[in-house]
Parts: sequence; structure tokens; C-alpha cells
Amino acid sequence: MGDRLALHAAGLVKSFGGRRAVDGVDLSVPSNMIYGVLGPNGAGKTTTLRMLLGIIDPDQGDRTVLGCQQPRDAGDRIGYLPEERGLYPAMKAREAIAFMGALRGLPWQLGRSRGAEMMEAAGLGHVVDEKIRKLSKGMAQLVQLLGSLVHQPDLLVLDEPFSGLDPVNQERLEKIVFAERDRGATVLFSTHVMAHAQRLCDRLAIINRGRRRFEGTVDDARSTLPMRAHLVPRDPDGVQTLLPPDAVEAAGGGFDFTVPPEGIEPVLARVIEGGHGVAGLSVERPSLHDAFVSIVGQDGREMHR
Ligand SMILES: Nc1ncnc2c1ncn2[C@@H]1O[C@H](COP(=O)(O)OP(=O)(O)OP(=O)(O)O)[C@@H](O)[C@H]1O
Repeated sequence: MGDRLALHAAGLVKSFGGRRAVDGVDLSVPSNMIYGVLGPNGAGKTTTLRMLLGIIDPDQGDRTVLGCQQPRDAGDRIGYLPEERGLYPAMKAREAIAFMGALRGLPWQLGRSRGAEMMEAAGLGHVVDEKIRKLSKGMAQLVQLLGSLVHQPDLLVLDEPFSGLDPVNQERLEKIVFAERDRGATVLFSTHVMAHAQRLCDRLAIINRGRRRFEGTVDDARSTLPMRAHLVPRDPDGVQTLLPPDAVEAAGGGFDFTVPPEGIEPVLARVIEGGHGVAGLSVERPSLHDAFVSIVGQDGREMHR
């Protein structure tokens, strides 16, 4: 796919019962990237993904998926893990994977052998021939994920793939997502868990109340907020008047505050010249979680003005 976009959407709108679930979302996803669609519950993520996949049609707007105006024309080159999970309980794990591959045109035997290899690589080799009903919920979910990518799609769309997984299976899933990008696929996934998004995403969009509120890299998102400092003076008595106004005393005589635009140095100079000394200092970038809360929170404030 070279430098082309794997997916492009402009002005997507979808209403249910007169209420706009998606209200003019634009999305451009470059090929061979891991792209996150982030947003709180009810933001419109699933509705957006369904429109991109052609499962539902938008009321307004256009989308191009893997070069096709009609997403269904790209069907066999797409893998999809829907928010609703479910496999046939009587099928063996590798057969469930082969079955899903066959639905996307993959020969059955190839699906069976790839299914076993993929399960082995994901740390699930011991349950290759186990029936789905015998697997834990998390393992069954990973099997379903492997089924969605056994035909080696160019675009993999995962709706809340981490929900319901324990930390071990979450890590397995993260490895699979990275491996898919290394294979050359584009991975689009939705989540409201920022830790995964911070580790995985090459780019991301934050959606809230049916609209896109942010687009960029994880670094871009984190840079929307100033740095935070934690300073521990040797003598905390009266030091607070020398610190930025939002400084709050944390445990152990240390103070947390936002680094002012002029930097941390003038603050340090005041503290040292004031005779308080510096026993400890850390300056940290805000996390994606902080940026997300700020972007989504601002949105709420704007809505209530
Ligand atoms: N088929 C439908 N009929 C009626 N309302 C719907 C339908 N699908 C979604 N909605 C509504 O549209 C809004 C957006 O839902 P959507 O599932 O797209 O959000 P989401 O960001 O995926 O949320 P979550 O993280 O909770 O899954 C919600 O208010 C939801 O109730």
C-alpha cells in the first residue's frame, strides 16, 4: 500500500432515533500503522467503526477503505473483531480459527495449520485442540482475534479488544498487534484504556460526543498539557509561597505542581535562595491518560457554556 491511506473518512454522521451518535467525524489512517480510536463510553467509537466497515451506512459523509468506495468490496482484505464476542462452543480452537478464515476465502487446511501456528506463537499452543466451551473467556477472545487475522488482512479493525482480558492475555494481545504491524498490516482499534493506547498507537484520534476532539501522535496528545514537577525541599516550612500557585503538598513534605511556561529553573532558584534547599526533584510529562481526561473534560465544559 506504500504511503497511501489505508482508510479515509470525511464528515461521517449517524443518528439513532433523532439523536446524533456520530456527528461529522473525519479520520485518515495511514497504511502500516497502529491507529487508536479513543473515547469514553458512548462516544461513538463502535458506530464509527461499523460505518467504516460498511456494516451500517452513514447518514452523511464518505469513506474509502483500502482504496474501495464501498468497504464491503475490500471485505476479504479486512479482519474484524466486533465488540460482541462469540464463537461456536462445540468447535475446537484451531477449527474456529479456520472457520473464520474460510469466511474470508482462506482454504480450510491452510486455516487449520496457520491457526495452530498462531496459537503456538501467542502462548496458546496447549489448547489448540480444546473445544471453545472449555476455554476461559479471555482465551476464547484471543482465539476469536486470531480467527479475524488468519487470512492475513491488510486492515485489522478491533473493537475494544482488551476488554475482558486479564493482564497476561492483554500482553499477548499487545504482542499480536505489534506483530501484525510488522507483517505490514494496518491496525485500527478502539479503546478507553489509555495504558494500552499509550504503548501501542502510532497515531490516535480522541472522539467524544460523536465528534473528533483530537488527532495526532501519543506525544502530540501528551504535549497538550504542561509538564508536572514534584519537589521535595530540605526545609518545607513556608516554601509554598515560592512555588507556583497550584502547588499542593504531597506525602513526605514534597509538593506537586505544574511547571510554569518559563521552566523549572526560576522555581528552583527561588527555593534555593530562600534557604529551603532541594532534597529531591522529578519533572514528568503528563501521561496519555492525563491528556485524555483533559481533552474530554474540556469538551464537557464547552458543552455546558
Ligand atoms: N443501534 C443503535 N440504536 C440506538 N442507539 C444506538 C445504537 N448504536 C449505538 N447507539 C447509541 O449511540 C451512542 C454511541 O454508541 P457507540 O456504541 O458508538 O459508542 P462507543 O464509543 O462505542 O461506546 P462504548 O465504549 O460504551 O462501547 C450511544 O449513545 C449509544 O447508545
